[in-house]
Amino acid sequence: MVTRTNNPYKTSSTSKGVSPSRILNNKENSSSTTQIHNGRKPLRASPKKRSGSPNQGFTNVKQPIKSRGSSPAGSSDSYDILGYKGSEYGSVERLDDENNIRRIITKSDDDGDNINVVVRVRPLNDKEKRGSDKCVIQFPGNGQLLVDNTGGSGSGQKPKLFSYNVVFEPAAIQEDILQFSGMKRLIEMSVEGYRCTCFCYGQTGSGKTHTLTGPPGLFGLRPSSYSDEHGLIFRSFLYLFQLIKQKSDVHFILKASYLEIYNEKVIDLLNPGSARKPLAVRWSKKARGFFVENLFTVDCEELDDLIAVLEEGLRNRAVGRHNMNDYSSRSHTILTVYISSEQPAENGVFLSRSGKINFVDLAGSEMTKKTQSEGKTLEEANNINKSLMVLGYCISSLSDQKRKNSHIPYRDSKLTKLLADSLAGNGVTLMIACISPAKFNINETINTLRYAARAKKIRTKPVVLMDPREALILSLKREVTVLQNENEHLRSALRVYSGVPRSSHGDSSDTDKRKPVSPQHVDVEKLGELDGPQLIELIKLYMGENESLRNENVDLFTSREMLQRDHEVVCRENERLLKKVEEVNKSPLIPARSAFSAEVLNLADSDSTSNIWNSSSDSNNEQASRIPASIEKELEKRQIGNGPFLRRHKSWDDKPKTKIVKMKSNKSIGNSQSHNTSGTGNSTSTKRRFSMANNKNVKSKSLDSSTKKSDVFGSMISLVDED
Ligand SMILES: Nc1ncnc2c1ncn2[C@@H]1O[C@H](COP(=O)(O)OP(=O)(O)OP(=O)(O)O)[C@@H](O)[C@H]1O
Repeated sequence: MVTRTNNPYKTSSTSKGVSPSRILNNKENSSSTTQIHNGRKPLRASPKKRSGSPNQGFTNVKQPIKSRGSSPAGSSDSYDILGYKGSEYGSVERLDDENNIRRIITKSDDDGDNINVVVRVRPLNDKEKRGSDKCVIQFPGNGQLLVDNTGGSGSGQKPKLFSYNVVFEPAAIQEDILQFSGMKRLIEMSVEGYRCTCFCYGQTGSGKTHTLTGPPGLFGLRPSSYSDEHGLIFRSFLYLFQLIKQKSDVHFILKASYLEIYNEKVIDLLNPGSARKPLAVRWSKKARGFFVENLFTVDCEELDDLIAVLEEGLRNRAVGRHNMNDYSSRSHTILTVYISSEQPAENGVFLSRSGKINFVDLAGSEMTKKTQSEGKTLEEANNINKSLMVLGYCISSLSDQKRKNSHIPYRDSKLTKLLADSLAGNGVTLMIACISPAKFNINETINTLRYAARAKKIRTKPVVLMDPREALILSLKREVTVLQNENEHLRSALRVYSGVPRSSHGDSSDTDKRKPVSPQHVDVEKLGELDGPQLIELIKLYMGENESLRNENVDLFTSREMLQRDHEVVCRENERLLKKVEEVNKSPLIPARSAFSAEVLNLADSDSTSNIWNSSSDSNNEQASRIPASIEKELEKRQIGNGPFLRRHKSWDDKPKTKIVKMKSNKSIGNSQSHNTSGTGNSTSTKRRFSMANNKNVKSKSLDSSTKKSDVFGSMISLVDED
């Protein structure tokens, strides 16, 4: 039994609708970029504050929004209190009032650039409950779903396990979908210039429209009040304006369009006309994508304008009634928000971006036996199923690595033509697969989950839409600045190396002469007014400047390298000389204190001196044991332990390398390390070792007080001679 239903949204008469004055005829709108400062006042997130407005988060919001009740616009924080746990991109649990953790969302790892697929399971509806239908879905966690299709024990079948980015369990509320589906990121990306799409997919009555816009009649009954039931589109609009408000330095221009594909005909929902004349879908060579010719786009300066677009579209879309849904969408709808922005960048250049976000509410697949469709509704169902089949085929081709580069049949339906970019192009896509938990719908549920699993494998290549000329100018300017700075740095480094002050540097004028001349400054405001050849000329000038800066850069680097090399050679030579000086200073033959050596040489007995310093083989212990007072004095002066009274300790003989030396007094004495018992008696080495003992004050042990100086000295000499 099939009956047609009035569109519940049509009951609204209070909506302000779409102001004709703000409707623009868009011939080839889609992805073309916006000109810089095209004369029209851009939408700017200007701080138009209204005192006492509950919409503190949205200064651009008109007064009527105030009547929407407790809008989240003014209290985004309120969503954090009760009790979302984790990040906005994927918390897995929510706390209830008693702080018990109720799991309503589970999440698995992100798949990078793949289509983000989330699943929402609606609760059993009244009819299903009345019919004692069973829930066949289980939620093991980690973004997984278990579908019990065993039909009871003994069937031999195993429950099917599916895995997605996020799974929303029946208890999930509308705000959860915004917070945890990745929708917020999608909106942020659209503001950054990406083309984003969120589409809901699933069998009839599975909750697609509920997820995107809310339950039937929401706008019709309470046109201007905020409700917990508001769907993802409404919430996304709020979030979008929140973002725009935060980016106060960026000029935004928002536009919106709303269309439906009804029986393979594209109808403009913002201007359907009484005849509902269909619009043509054409291929744009420029944008390299399909577009709807003559689709109306509406300027949306304020949040209310976007909401008005939503309400207008909902009023005009085709809704019907069948056995499974009293308010069944009989068409696919696409609401698009075009977000153009102009952001001041470096060097006075404006960066313009053109992002967009599509909200696609697909009509649900139907098993006509179950929906008992007939007549017009049957025709609708056939068209819906056909286009969904093409969509499914495109999805499975794209998800198959072997087939994805082969022909994808986008052209087989209007829906796939218009979604082509979202599915495989440079866009970012979120798919919300909606399913029923009821056993009655198990086959459709498994089908939906299979499609969703395939869609998850599709990879897209998101790119930001920027005016290529502006991007080129900007990157050239950036490079010029970097090169200029680098060259300036190199010039001053060269001046430092050559030791010539900046002002008096002979080459500076030469270097400055080589400095390339920058192109004449172009007023950024007028950049948009320049025609193609002028822009090309400007780009050429920048490229020329860039090139000469590069050349200069290379020259400067070469000079710097040469100077650095010279510098290194000088440093090495310097080091070598210093080392030499050090060695010379250390040598006992040329003592650091020449006075000492002269004194010693003058005062000491020449033989003994020669014995001590020069002779090892001719050494005479007796002679050596007589220490001249003058030498003793001098040795004392040099803190060589009341003179160089080294003697070989008993331990020395036992452990020749244990360099323990006793001194007569407690004064420090030369390091016994200098005594090498295994030495060959080479006089030079002996001198060197003694010199070290002389010059170093290192660890030592006090000499036996009973040891006589002469003995010590004699021993020392004998030690040295033995070496
Ligand atoms: N998560 C949910 N919580 C409560 N009610 C829901 C939920 N999802 C769907 N419903 C209700 O189930 C009914 C059918 O939902 P809806 O119209 O959104 O399905 P649909 O998938 O859009 O169907 P169709 O493809 O026929 O348009 C509606 O009354 C809706 O309010």
